[in-house]
Amino acid sequence: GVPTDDADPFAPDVLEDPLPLHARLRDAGPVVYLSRYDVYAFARYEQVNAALTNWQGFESGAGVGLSNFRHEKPWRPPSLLLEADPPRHDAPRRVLSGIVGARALRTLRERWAAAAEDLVDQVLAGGSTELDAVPALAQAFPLRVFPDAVGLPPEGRENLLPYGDHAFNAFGPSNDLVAKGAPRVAELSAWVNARCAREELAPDRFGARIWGAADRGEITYEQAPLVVRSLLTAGVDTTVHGLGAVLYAFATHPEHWARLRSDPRLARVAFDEAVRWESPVQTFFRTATTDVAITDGVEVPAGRKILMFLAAANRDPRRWTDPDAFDLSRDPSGHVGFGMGIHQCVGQHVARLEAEALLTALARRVATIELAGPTRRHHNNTLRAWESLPMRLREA
Ligand code: HEM
Ligand SMILES: CC(C)Cc1ccc(C(=O)O)cc1
Repeated sequence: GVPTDDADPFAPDVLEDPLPLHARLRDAGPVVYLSRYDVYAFARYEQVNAALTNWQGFESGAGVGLSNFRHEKPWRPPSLLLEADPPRHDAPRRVLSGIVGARALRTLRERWAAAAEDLVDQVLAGGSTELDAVPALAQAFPLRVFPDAVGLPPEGRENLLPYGDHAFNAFGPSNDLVAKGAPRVAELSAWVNARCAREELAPDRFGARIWGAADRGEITYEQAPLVVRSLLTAGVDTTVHGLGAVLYAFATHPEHWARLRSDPRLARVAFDEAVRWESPVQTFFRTATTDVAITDGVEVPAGRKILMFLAAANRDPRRWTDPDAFDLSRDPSGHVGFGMGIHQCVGQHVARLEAEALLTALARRVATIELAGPTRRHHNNTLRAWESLPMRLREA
């Protein structure tokens, strides 16, 4: 039989420190029935990886949050990538991966490296410095480069973070975090939706290129604005919290900062190790399309939601040696922090390039980074995030 647990993974104390629940769920078995939400939890690497790569058995079309789109109206029109299965998923995915994939980003490398050096110059202006790395670095850098890369106009960009924060809360249950965002949803959604129109987007940037794909008939003109919306929803908060995670990792592992300074090429693997270790995207759901057998005699009944704990899988001792260690010499490949399979993060190369640019610029100029005060978490139903990271940067 399937063990049961009445935990609330979205409760404030769990969002503050999810690690004990992750360990409990991993130890309880390959599948655990969460009675509070009537969902089946997967916390071990093997089952999370298997579910992510089994899109036929576990679909995205009923939503990747707790809400089942077959029974409830989504809070916004479903994403053509995230909340779609093949064949509807195929063309939007192909178009977007051609625009934000690794090859497409080569022209941005130099520009983002320069933008990172500018930001670090600004931050270090007064010699060694104390700052809150969340607004000053983790938020500032993505907001400096990504909206321009999409081709957004300069006004209103401050709407992006709260819109994304609400979207990520909305994957969870309608708790206080969702209620907190509700008053601004209409205004934020209106701003984001308006920015997806062709005339809003600067030529030859990510957004305009999506519309160019519609000109070529690769997607329809009706689909184009929704594909732009995917970038605006998924492209900012995720990288902000990914950068927060890697900066926190280095600030608490001075020996690794020294290693990065001696070999800045480690920046990319450091970011993936931080995404594994912290898992900025902690959880999301799928819906069983049929009775899906998990292990001998255990199955998820058709129509039910599964909740995948990516963060628990990324620290599963069955898959990782010394999983709780942030270790620059580890090979983090295979982590599920960007998902796996046909929905694996299409923007992962954008995220890696942002992290590489910022970490390389910092490694060149900053001898040591250390925490300089109490850290504070930002709670979100899906994201693992820092509210504040007081830091001291000593100039090289
Ligand atoms: C550290 C940064 C990021 C993390 C941790 C992250 C995480 C993820 C994960 C776990 C998925 C899989 C969702 C699923 O299987 O249902 C995903 C999908 C996606 N991500 Fe990211 N992401 C990041 C950055 C980005 C960026 C910068 C963009 C846009 C440029 C982006 C756009 C997307 C899109 C459009 C999808 C849906 C792909 C599909 O369904 O085919 N992400 N991301
Ligand atoms: C980790 C994922 C849930 C992040 C994400 C959010 C939104 C979209 C979209 O297509 O709107 C895509 C990916």
